[in-house]
Amino acid sequence: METTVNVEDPYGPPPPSEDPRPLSRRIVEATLVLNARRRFRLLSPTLSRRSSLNHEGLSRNSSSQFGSGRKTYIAPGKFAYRLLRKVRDKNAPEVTAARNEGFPDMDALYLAKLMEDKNLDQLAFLGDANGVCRSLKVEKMVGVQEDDIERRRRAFGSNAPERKVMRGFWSFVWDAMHDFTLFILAICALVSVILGLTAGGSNSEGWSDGLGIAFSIVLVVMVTSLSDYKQSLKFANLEREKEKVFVDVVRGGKRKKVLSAELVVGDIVLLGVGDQVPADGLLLVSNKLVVDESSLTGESQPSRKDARQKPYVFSGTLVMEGTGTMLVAAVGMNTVWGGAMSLVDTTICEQTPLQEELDRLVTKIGQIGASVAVLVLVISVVRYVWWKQPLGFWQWGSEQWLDVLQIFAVSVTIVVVAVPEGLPLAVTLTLAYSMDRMIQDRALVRHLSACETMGSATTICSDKTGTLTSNKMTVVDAWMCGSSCGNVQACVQNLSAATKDLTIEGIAFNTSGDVIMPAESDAPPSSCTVIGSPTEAAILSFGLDINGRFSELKKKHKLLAVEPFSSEKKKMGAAVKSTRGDVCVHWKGASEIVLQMCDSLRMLDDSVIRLDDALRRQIKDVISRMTERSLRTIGLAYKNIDPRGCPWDLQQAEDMAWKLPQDDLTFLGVLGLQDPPRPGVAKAVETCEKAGIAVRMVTGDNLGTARAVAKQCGIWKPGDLCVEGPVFRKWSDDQKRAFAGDIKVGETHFYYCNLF
Ligand SMILES: Nc1ncnc2c1ncn2[C@@H]1O[C@H](COP(=O)(O)OP(=O)(O)OP(=O)(O)O)[C@@H](O)[C@H]1O
Ligand SMILES: [Ca+2]
Repeated sequence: METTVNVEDPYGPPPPSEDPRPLSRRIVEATLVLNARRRFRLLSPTLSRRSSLNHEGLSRNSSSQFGSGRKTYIAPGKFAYRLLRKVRDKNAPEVTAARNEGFPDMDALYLAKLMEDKNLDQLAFLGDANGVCRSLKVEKMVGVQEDDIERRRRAFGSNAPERKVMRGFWSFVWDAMHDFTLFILAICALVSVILGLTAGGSNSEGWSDGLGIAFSIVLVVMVTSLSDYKQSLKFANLEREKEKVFVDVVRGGKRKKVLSAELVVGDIVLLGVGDQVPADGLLLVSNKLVVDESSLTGESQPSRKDARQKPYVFSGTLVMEGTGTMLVAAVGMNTVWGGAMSLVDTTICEQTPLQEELDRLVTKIGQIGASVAVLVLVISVVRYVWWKQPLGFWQWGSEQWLDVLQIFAVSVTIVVVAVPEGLPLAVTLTLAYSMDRMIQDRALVRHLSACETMGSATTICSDKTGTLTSNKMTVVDAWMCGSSCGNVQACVQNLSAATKDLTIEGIAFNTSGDVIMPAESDAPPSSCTVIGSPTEAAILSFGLDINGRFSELKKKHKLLAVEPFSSEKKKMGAAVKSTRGDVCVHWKGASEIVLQMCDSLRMLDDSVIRLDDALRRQIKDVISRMTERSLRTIGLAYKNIDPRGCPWDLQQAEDMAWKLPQDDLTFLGVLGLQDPPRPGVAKAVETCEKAGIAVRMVTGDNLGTARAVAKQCGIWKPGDLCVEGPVFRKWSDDQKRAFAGDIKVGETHFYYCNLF
């Protein structure tokens, strides 16, 4: 299974196409195009912000001090120069703040610069990440003490995202008025009112036309700005919700979850697959850590990190593989990401196909109308002056001028009639209406145009866990040592003490989660807190249920090496050394994959028998019986190895690039994890299908499990196609095109293609 999309793959995303129109043409169109302002809002640096950066002093309240200092830092040229000066300036507010709080060797600017430069010599000079730990007065294993957090926030700034100033209603009105169509209409309205009043006298025809147009303009502006304003209020709330991301940290010697906004410099953060790095930092420990930095650098290849050679990790990047422990060195606006974000306006506003089409149409009609009007004006005036009017131009009185005004009025009428003034109104009203309907359905839409874009969707590809299912897993079935048991407790009673110990050892060490034990040693397992992904949490709870005294075990045994979980390999492993000195390698993962790695099976009486074809088939049957009940199946296996040649500890394993043995394992058993579908999913799927939208499931889970869940959700019906990635990739291009539309369940990594 490939995680990165192959560029040469014909099913990969199409390369960005060059705009074929010549530049001059594009410029003309750009100037003519309606809503020109909106068009050019695409991620352009906001000038007002830039200038405010220029003027912003560095001596305001403490949190914004760092913000503004950092902004000047990441900006090119002049700003960078200013920062360099400030870094050396011992009286810069950042330096003073840190010194006052008892950090004489470190300050926010210095750390930000260290992170930005990724300079290894500089880091070596500081004594590596451990040296930085010392300067930041934090112990690697203990982390920051709870009562020390405020001080650090005062010294180095806060990780809370900068609150955007809420825009007022009138700024939305102002925005809504920047519309070329409305501009033309406004001129037309003005001219017709003036002409109506002067030329028409008591005749109300002229100015009533003008008033009508003016009324429609006011209506359009009000509807657009009101709904935009209402949305912005709702979105401000939503943003606040979105900021509630929890990260695993070690504080006061305990592992716990805190809000990413509450991180401070010096915090020890634990990173795992799928985590977004919450701040800039230095790796203290890493296990095959691979990070996707594309959001920051644009580099599409994930980058491998390690605590020695590439210890710099950055906020906003994504952990693709492996695990790591990071020391937070820069937070909030001092991070590279925070700094970059302060310089750009992230409001990306693209027009929808309908709006673009309308733009083109209105522009064309406007152009034709205007040319005809000018033509009529010129011909009529020439005709009037040359043929109809006996008097010379300089002898004209008010009567003649009024005649000319009449001619002008006719031309304006042509423009007014030609420009479809009802069009923007109709479109705006329709979109506002659908937006309101969506709000009633508790769907927030930020821009009116999104309604239309969503309305054109024909296929929804949905993730399984957490989207279609409730993301709460529990082990409800287990097959251990050749014996199937209806319920977990029964199974546990059957197991011998040695097998139980072996299983618990694997569960406790071969995990990316953790179990937090209460202080008193005889506390019941139910009072423990389990941390980790839903799969991990379910397995750890199962471990607790079979009487796992995790803390005792962790004291007696030592973790030598790990192979972190990746969605691609669908398995993870760990080598554990016991007090007796023997080393056991534990593996767990998708059951069919773990089974392939095994050549023997552990039995209830602790004997080990060879896995022949009949036995394998039997185990596969067990697995498919579980998957038919929509259970996620996790296989457990182990292998005792010779302690000679094993690494001492995790760091040595990483340095030696030691690989965990992964064949000729002994199969221990299969766990069946239940994750019930979310209530209401089946109905939602049905509604989509009725609306002509095909719903497909994309998952990394076992095909049988995926199919069973898809069936429960109403996505899969007998006869629909289910395909695994490897099978799909073997298809010819024609086959892919022909069958793609019929696939209802597929594996995660092939849906990058644009087949629908
Ligand atoms: N913590 C874990 N330890 C071992 N194996 C795991 C773990 N988590 C998942 N697996 C196995 O790896 C497979 C892929 O897991 P992953 O979490 O990547 O699935 P996914 O693609 O996100 O699926 P979904 O669509 O259900 O979210 C799972 O089917 C499971 O068998
Ligand atoms: Ca997932």
